[in-house]
Amino acid sequence: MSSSLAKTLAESARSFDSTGSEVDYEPAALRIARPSAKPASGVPVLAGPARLGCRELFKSYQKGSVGIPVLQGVHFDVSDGEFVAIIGASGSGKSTLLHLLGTLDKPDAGEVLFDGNRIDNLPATSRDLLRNRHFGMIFQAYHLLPELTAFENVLAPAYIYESTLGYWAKRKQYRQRAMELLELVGLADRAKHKPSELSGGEMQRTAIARALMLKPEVLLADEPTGNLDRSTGDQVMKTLCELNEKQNLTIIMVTHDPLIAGQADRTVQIAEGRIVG
Ligand SMILES: Nc1ncnc2c1ncn2[C@@H]1O[C@H](COP(=O)(O)OP(=O)(O)OP(=O)(O)O)[C@@H](O)[C@H]1O
Repeated sequence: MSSSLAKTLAESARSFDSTGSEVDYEPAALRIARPSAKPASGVPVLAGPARLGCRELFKSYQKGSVGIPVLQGVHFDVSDGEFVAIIGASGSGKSTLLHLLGTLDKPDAGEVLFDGNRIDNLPATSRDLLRNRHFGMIFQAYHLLPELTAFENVLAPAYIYESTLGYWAKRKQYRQRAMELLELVGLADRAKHKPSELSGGEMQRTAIARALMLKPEVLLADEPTGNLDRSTGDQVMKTLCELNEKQNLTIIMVTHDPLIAGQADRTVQIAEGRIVG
């Protein structure tokens, strides 16, 4: 078991005291060591140990008494530092697969593995902590909090992650990181804007910055350019490609757009519940 995952799981066991109250622990932002940068050659890392993957994944949804099979034995791996696009027709199960990989939902059968360790069957608290520590997520509809500014939205995972005391103890570092992330996505001058005062591309870039707040190792992106026009979508893709290339961020992105998918290292196509190419 990798040491960082072992640490997360050990902490999930002791992050609640015997009364069930949450106990403060050191923030992920200060603990997760970044993997080394991708080689300058820019050659995609297609081989090497799997970071995130799944084995014979099955998932159906129940509609009344009828089961709708969506995933029917999906099996694939994503390497450290790889940028993979999942493509397929509408309704083929792309988002379902992403949610299972991100432990937002559970498969009916099969396994999801992170650094070789099974994660789909962890208790809910451990899955929450795992996502908080290791995964960042972005969605087509951004899911920003409308009453908060861009800066506060980026900071929000730190509030959620920390106890009040813990947050205040590290407030300065968190605020500095939130500002650095807004600079990274080119939005330093929009820090005080609320989502209603941002364009679609700016909202998505804010959501990317928020997803990076606690230094995830894997970014799961569900149609990140789906609501954007081509040129704004290109800006968002540029940001994702730079994060992948310069910071070795592993990215798994769902898209129905072949042009967007073409910017990833590798494309995985899903049809009729299976990987077909
Ligand atoms: N909660 C649910 N209950 C019942 N059926 C669902 C549920 N979520 C998804 N489905 C069905 O599962 C199938 C796969 O959905 P999913 O969202 O994974 O597809 P997708 O490939 O991401 O589609 P799109 O590209 O249109 O977003 C669809 O037929 C959808 O109607």
